[in-house]
Amino acid sequence: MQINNLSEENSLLNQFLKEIRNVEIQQDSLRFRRNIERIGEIMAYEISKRMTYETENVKTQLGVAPINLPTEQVVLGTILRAGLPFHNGFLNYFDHAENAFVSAYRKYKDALKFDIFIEYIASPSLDGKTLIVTDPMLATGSSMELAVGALHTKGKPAHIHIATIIASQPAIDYIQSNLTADNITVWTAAIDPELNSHSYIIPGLGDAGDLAFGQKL
Ligand SMILES: O=P(O)(O)OC[C@H]1O[C@H](OP(=O)(O)OP(=O)(O)O)[C@H](O)[C@@H]1O
Ligand SMILES: O=c1cc[nH]c(=O)[nH]1
Ligand SMILES: [Mg+2]
Repeated sequence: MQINNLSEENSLLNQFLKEIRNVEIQQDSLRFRRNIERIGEIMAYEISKRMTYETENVKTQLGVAPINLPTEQVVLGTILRAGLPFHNGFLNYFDHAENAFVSAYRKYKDALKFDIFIEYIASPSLDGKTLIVTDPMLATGSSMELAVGALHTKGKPAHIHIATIIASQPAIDYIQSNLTADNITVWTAAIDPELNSHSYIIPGLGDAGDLAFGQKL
C-alpha cells in the first residue's frame, strides 16, 4: 500500500493545516470548514495527477486544441459528519463525480471504550470505478476500515484512494495490516505520532466534527 504524506513537501497546504490545528484560529468554524475544504481541493488536484488520461480535441473559436483528460469514473465517498467539508473540497474539483455517504460514529461504553456504528450508506454502483473515501481524521483507523468494508457491498472499485488530513501513525499501521488489497492508496496531509487514552490524535487538532458543526450530545 502506498502512503502519500503531502507535508513531506513544503506547500501552501501547510498554512491551512496550521490554521485548523491552531487552538485559537480553529474556533472560527466557518474558517475551519473552509480550510478543510481547501485542503480537499489541493488533495484532489494531487490525486488527479496519478489518474489515467486520454487525449481529446477541444474546438475553440479559431481551431482545435488537443488536451489530455482523466478517463476514470470517480466516486467521492465520505464519512459523516466531519467528512462533509473535506468532501466538498474534492467535489469542487471532481465536479463530474458521483457521490457516496456513510455514517460512522463512536458510541461510548464508558469514558474510554467505544464501538463504531455504521447505520447509513447511500452509494452508486462502485464496480470498476475510482473510489476516493474522505475523512479528515484517521485516529485508530477503525471508522475508515468499516466504511470501506460497507462501501464494498456496493461493488468492486478498480482503485480506492483513502484521503485524510491528519492520520496517526497507529492508524497508518492499522490500515496497512487490515486493508490489504493491492488497489488502495493512502493520502494524508500529516502523520502524527500517537493517540491519547480517548483515542484522539496527539497533537492532532481536537474533534473535527465538533469544530466544523458544533458539539453533539
Ligand atoms: O479512526 P477512528 O478512531 O475511527 O476515528 C476517526 C473518526 O472520528 C471522527 O468522527 P467522529 O466519530 O468524531 O464523528 P463526527 O464526524 O460525527 O464528529 C472522524 O471524522 C473519523 O470518522
Ligand atoms: O483526534 C480525533 C479522533 C477522532 N475524531 C476526531 O475528530 N479527532
Ligand atoms: Mg467527532
